Amino acid sequence: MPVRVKVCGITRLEDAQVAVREGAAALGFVFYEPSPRYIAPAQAAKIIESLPPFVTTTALFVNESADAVAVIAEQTQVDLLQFHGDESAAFCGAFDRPYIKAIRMRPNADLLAETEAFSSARALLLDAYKPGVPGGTGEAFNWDEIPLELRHNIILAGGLTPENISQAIKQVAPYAVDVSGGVEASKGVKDPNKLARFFQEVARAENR
Ligand SMILES: O=C(O)c1ccccc1N[C@@H]1O[C@H](COP(=O)(O)O)[C@@H](O)[C@H]1O
Repeated sequence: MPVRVKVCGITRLEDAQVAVREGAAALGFVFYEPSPRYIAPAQAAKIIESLPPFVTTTALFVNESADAVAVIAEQTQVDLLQFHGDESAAFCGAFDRPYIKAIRMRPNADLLAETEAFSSARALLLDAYKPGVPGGTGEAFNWDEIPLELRHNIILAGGLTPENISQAIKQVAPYAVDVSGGVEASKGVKDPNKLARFFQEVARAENR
């Protein structure tokens, strides 16, 4: 099965269009105000309604209130919710949309237990752990820490770049990868050349 690519941290229509043209299966919008990739829901809604079909749109939240999640999901009409904080499975599953749960790879993270706890999630997304930073760190973690039996079901994130994505896919063989900072020109602005190289490297890793 070909690895799916989600490009996260979209703040501009032109970046969404380039990502889709290069082959993104999904786009992510960050609704976490301290992030330099934050996008106002109204602006995200405009981008989302202009997308062609068959591109999954994802709304990223960090410890947001249930009311805000529900309002933003309705306003933007995203397909999928991404919870990137300390949300419980009960919280994540309380909305009228499917969700993915980000797990930050703390030392000794028990992914088998997390998989059981978040059995209602469509998938777990694995990101690097950096104390005090909820995500988007641009840092990779040690992929050997992912239990072999989970590798084909996870979304691999954290510090992926055109330089390391080929190795990541060969080593982990994940269901999907999620890239943000590694394809940026500056925070919140994607670089078309880096995006193109990233997708070329994905294809190369899969011998396409
Ligand atoms: O992008 C952010 O600013 C962000 C803020 C808070 C939580 C998550 C965030 N981004 C997500 O983190 C991972 C890894 O990002 P990177 O490729 O290392 O930059 C990815 O899912 C981003 O969407």
